[in-house]
Amino acid sequence: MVHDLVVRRGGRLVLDGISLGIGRGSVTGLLGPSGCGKSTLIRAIMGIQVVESGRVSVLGQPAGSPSPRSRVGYVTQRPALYDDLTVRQNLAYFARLTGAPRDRIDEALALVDLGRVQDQRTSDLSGGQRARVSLASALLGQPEVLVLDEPTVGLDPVLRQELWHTFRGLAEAGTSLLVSSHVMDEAARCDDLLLMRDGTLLSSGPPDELRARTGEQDLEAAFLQLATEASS
Ligand SMILES: Nc1ncnc2c1ncn2[C@@H]1O[C@H](COP(=O)(O)OP(=O)(O)OP(=O)(O)O)[C@@H](O)[C@H]1O
Repeated sequence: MVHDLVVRRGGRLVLDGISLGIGRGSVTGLLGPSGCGKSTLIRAIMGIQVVESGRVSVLGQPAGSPSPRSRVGYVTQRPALYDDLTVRQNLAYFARLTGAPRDRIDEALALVDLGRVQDQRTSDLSGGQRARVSLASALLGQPEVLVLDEPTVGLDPVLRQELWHTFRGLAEAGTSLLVSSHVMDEAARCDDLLLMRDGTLLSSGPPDELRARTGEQDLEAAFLQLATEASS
């Protein structure tokens, strides 16, 4: 839950009074052009961003509190993996760091469908496989909330589709996902959409609600219409 959040970075207003909520067991897409403040909002939700004013809580606790932290998984834009270790060794390392039981490694590998490459060195993986190793490391702790900052950036359409399939499976199993993207064609895959522009939220709600509100079937056209209305 985010209430009236204001963030300034380098003296610039980057988030200008954002309020939103995220549904449980669903995929919420955070969409907007590059530089609109998506990563900053995600950092605030993870409790690692200095905020000027407003409130952010996750699972009923203030963002960044120790207790929800283990229940919240976070995948940043740059996967932090050890290239000289195998996939399994990377996950074993993160399991040790986070105190996750070792048998959880097999479950996480299965969830992201990487069992077959578990003994390959991470340096030899494709971009999509690397993204999924990073996702698997966030799944080790069986998080209730999973926050992913542009997980599909730089991936080809087939890999993107596979990753979205994984997200859907996780949501169906009860995880709440917040997924940021600047690619509007990913919007239709979400249960709820948060559309951002210049540090403000243009709209929030299911894709169909956005279509009905704007009279546009195409979500990119709907976004453009809202952006035009907001600046006029
Ligand atoms: N450390 C910083 N100091 C000052 N300004 C910053 C800093 N980091 C980001 N910004 C500015 O804050 C704004 C929002 O950045 P943010 O990274 O949140 O956007 P974004 O929507 O996630 O972009 P992208 O899709 O490119 O990752 C941008 O205008 C950026 O220039």
